[in-house]
Amino acid sequence: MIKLENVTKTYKGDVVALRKASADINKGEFVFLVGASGSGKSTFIRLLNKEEVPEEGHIYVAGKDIGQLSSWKVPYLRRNIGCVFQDFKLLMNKTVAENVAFALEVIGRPRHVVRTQVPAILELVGLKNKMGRYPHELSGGEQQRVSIARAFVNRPLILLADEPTGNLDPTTSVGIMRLLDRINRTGTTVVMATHDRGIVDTMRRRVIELDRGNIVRDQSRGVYE
Ligand SMILES: Nc1ncnc2c1ncn2[C@@H]1O[C@H](COP(=O)(O)OP(=O)(O)OP(=O)(O)O)[C@@H](O)[C@H]1O
Repeated sequence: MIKLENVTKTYKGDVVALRKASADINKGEFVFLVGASGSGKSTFIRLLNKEEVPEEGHIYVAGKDIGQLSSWKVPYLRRNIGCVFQDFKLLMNKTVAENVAFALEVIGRPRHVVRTQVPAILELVGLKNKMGRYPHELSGGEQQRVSIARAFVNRPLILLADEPTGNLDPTTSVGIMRLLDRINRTGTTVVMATHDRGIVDTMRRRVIELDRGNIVRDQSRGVYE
């Protein structure tokens, strides 16, 4: 589903964020990216949806070399990839339902699809009773559920999550991880960057560890360190 071949990404100022990284992630896998701050986890994630472009190497997503994609095709790549962030990135002037609906509207889904899919996904994330609320009326955990609903409403092949529990307390984080686990069990490939040792050690999924841009460990049913 995702393949990196000798991928190197250098930022301005000669910061090597990723160095000759190779990894092969199969459909339906759940992969944790771990490593110290600045080790390259977010860069790894941003390369997968072509927010960043590597200087060297190849990245394949769903069988396609994304380096070969012309810019007008990038939105089509991104339809296959849902993204969840630490800071939720919800639209504050839209309700819960409108935030989720917007993700379908921008890709041109017909109104009847939006009308059925939005309540269905909000039911899945346990927020059907808060469809009309605005983000500021929700807890952090609830806001993250909305952002997961938005990322998943289009049933992408891949879900990328960059520290999705970074702003949440441990109990709320467990709920979010249950949800991501459930989404993964539908066959969605999940790649999640995290600093949360407890989550990684509890879930025992594949762990890719980065250290100053190098993949230093790739372990199935791994632990944080
Ligand atoms: N847009 C950018 N321009 C310049 N340097 C950058 C940029 N983004 C990241 N870097 C640098 O690249 C390196 C890797 O950063 P990255 O954000 O991928 O690490 P990370 O493991 O996700 O860190 P954190 O856990 O703190 O989020 C760091 O040295 C960082 O300072």
